[in-house]
This record gives sequence, C-alpha cells and structure tokens, in this order.
Amino acid sequence: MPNETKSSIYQHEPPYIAPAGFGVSLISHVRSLLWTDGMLQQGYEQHPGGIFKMPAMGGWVTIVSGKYLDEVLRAPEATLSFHEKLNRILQLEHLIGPQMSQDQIHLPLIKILNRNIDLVHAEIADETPFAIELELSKAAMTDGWTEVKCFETAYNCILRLNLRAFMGLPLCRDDEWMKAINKDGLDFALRTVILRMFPKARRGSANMYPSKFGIPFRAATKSLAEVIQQRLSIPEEERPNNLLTWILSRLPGEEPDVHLINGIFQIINMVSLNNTAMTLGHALFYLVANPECIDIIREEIHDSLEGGDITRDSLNQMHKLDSFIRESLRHAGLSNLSILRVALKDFVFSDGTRVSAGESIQAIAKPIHLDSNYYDDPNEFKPWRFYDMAHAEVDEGSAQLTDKYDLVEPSNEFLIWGLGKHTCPGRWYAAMEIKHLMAYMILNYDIKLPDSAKGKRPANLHVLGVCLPNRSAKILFKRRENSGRFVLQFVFMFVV
Ligand code: HEM
Repeated sequence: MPNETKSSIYQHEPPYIAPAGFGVSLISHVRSLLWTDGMLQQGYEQHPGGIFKMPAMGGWVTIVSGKYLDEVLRAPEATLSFHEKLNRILQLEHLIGPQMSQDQIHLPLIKILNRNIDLVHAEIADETPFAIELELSKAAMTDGWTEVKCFETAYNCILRLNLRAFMGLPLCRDDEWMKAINKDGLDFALRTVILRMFPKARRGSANMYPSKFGIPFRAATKSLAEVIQQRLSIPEEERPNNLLTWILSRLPGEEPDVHLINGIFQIINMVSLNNTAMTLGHALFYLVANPECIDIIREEIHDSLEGGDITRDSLNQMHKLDSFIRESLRHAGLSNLSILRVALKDFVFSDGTRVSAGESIQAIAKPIHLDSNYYDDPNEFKPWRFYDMAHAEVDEGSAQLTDKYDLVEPSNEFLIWGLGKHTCPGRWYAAMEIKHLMAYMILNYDIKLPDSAKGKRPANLHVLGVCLPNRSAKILFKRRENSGRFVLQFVFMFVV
C-alpha cells in the first residue's frame, strides 16, 4: 500500500526520461515542447505500466500508468488534489472567487444539469436545426453543396447549443452577446497566464491593476445583468429550467453578483465547449473519410427514431453511432495525458517512488489507447470496434448488451473522461449533444470531403500533447431530398 509520508522501503525519485542536469534541462524542455508525443511514447515503452518523470510546460511531471494509476486514484484529495491543480492553472480564486475555487459551486450545478438531461435534450433538439442552418448559411452554395470549415462549424454549433441549454432564448441567439462571451473567455485565458508569472503572494494585487490585456468577465456582464433582473422578476416556480435559474437559486440574496454569475457560467461553458467541439470535429472528419459508414449509421438512426424524432431514448438506441464516436476519441484522443493531480503532501508509491509536495502527477492516456495489449490493430480506425466488443460479450453468454463500451463509460484503457472521483461529470451532456448533432446532420444532409482531399482525412494538429482537428480543412453539406419537414421547421423558426 502507498504511504503518504513515510515508507519502510527505499524511497527514490521517479526515473527521468530526459536529462535534467544543470544546463541540459533546458534542452530537455525544448525537446518536450517540440516532441511531446514522441517523448511520452518513449517513456511508456521504457516503463510499461510504471512511473517516470518528463519535462512539461516548464516543470517536471510524474507520469503514471498501470497499478500506479490506481494508487493515484485511491489517494485522498488532501494528498493528491485535482481541484488545487485546477485552481493553480485557472487562478480561480483571484479571477472568480472562493465560491468557485473552494466551494466548487459548478459541481452541484452540473449534477442538476444531469438530473434534467431530458429537458435539456428538448432544448438542444429545438436549437439544432437553427444552429446548423445558420452556420451553413454563412457560406456560398454550389449545385446544392455548401462547403464550410469543419472545425469552425462544429465549434459554433456546440457554442450555440450550449448557450441555448444554459441560458435559454432569446439571449442565446444574440450575436453581440456571443462575441462578448468569446472576448471574456480570451481575456480570462490571458489573465491566468499573466497571473501565474507573479509569485503567489503578489497575484491578488497584480490582478487589481487595470489591464491592457482586458478584464475578464466584463464584456458579457451588461447583457447578463439585464437578463438576471428580468429572470428575478419572474416568480421562482415559473422561471425557465436552465443553468441561469439554477445559479440564481444557489446564490440567494438581494443583489446578485453578476461578476460571479458570469464567472461560473464562463467556466462551465469553457469546460463544455472546447472538448466537445474538438470531439465533434474529429468525428466528422472520420465520417467523411469513411463514407461507407454514413449509410449504415443513417439506417440505424432511421430505425431508432420515435415518431420521426430524435428523442433521448432513440439516441440511446444508436449503438453504432456511439461506437463510431468512441473509436474516434480513442484514435484521435484529445490529449495524450489524463487525470491532473498536484501533490499537497509528499506521496510515496508502493514501490518507494516518491513525489514531493508541490509536484504534479498525470496519467498516460494516448499510448494506452494505441497499445496492442488493449486494442486489436490499435492504429486502425475501426468504427464498429466497441459495438462489436459489446456484442461479442453477448455471444459469449451474457444475457444482455453490456454498457461498458458505451461512449460515456471510462476505464483504465479508455481515459478520455479521466477516471475515479473526478471523472468528467459533463460526459452524459457532451455525449448527448454530439450524438444529437451528428444524428441530425446525417439524417438531413449528405456530407462529404471536397474532391481536392482525395478521400484522405485531413491531418490533425498536434500542439503540446493536444490533438486538435484540422483547423482549415473543409467538408461539404447538401440537404437531403426527404428533409422537407426540416425546411418548414427552419422557416417557421425565423418567422417567429
Ligand atoms: C467531449 C467532451 C469532454 C471531455 C473529453 C472531457 C474530459 C474531462 C476530463 C479528462 C476531466 C478530468 C478528469 C481528471 O483529471 O480526473 C474532466 C473533468 C471535468 N469536466 Fe469534462 N470533458 C468533456 C465535457 C464536459 C462538459 C460538457 C462539462 C460540463 C457540462 C464538463 C465538466 C467537467 C468538470 C466540471 C470537470 C471537473 C470534475 C471535478 O471537479 O471533479 N466536461 N473532463
């Protein structure tokens, strides 16, 4: 068993996979910036199922896998902390306040989101045609086909759906407000980087300086304040059932703190937007690069519809689509690492490896997702891999289809959502949103790569261990003949 401070066995540092001596450490850091994936793979191959230390983002991080990952997951929050790591990265205490940094007010809010997922789905379903058609209307149409940047379209659609689910109509369709949110998000990101450059004790005062770099959460505050006043004027039981109402119910008081509300909203929007949009972007690129899958998924969607509609239950029946998205995440996982922790006390693993207080620990992810010990032909994109794995267990005598290979299920071999007590609490929402959008697109549009791509999936962009979908590559959409009902719906929405 690991021991937090003492151990009878010989204690030692994790092995370094790059030189860390005086002078050469800098070279190791430059190598890790340019060659993160390669360095991580090298560490994994040298220490399979083990522990090693590698340079990352200006520090040295202990990387774990195998049984050591389980030891990290079992450690109490007071020893290996996820929230403290997040606070340090995002500077939540200075930029939003203790309700966020200490009380984690966003967590109960996401629980409410999960409890209301059927209602939230209804909002997403209503907003989807509007969001997609608006994005497509920005580009010219040739012979019925509209060519758009895939990732930009995915990002904007997810942003629009999140705003609808979190804030409701009409604010979610206010383009000025959307611009303000994007500005606030960028100012926030920049501020976190600047604050981290100051010693801890000076950050509070550093944050007070008026800034040329923008003040986080200011741009969207004015419209939000108006919406809050309007929401408060409605009797509590009649308020729309969405995030803004839930935040207000958790912050009782005469004068709501608009800065805090904006901060909470921004953090939830931030964690839900980027990862979800990247996941959708990757999956759409796999879809157009594997066009033979489109008809198969479309047939499954048709078979799952309820009264012609994509409902929550019908989404749960779309096992091939689910497998397709999970395989897309396995193959082009968003990050090569998972599970962020910082040691608040010295921590000693069962083999005597010691991590000192203040140091960071992360779990290896991508090399596991591409390891032939866990996945057959790991470098091949097999859209029905998880569908087949679930069905193979039924064939082997299990009475019903297992859900352990479902998109939302984390495991030691599928670390996209993290694992253990901090496993992503937004994964049901994210999966529902991505599946709904893809099902809607596949049902109502033909989708393809431009001829110039020659059938090849556009290359991903790898930055500091993050695998981004290609930013400039385009895909084409053409409305399908039988989607007349959708056109009427869209025209109706604009008229109203
Ligand atoms: C495809 C989309 C998403 C991916 C891949 C993803 C992935 C992750 C990962 C890897 C973690 C960290 C786990 C750890 O370090 O132990 C995490 C945590 C978290 N995620 Fe997500 N996430 C996604 C979408 C969302 C959405 C939509 C929401 C909110 C609605 C959300 C809210 C959170 C929160 C609040 C945490 C922190 C949990 C805690 O404090 O215990 N995520 N997510």
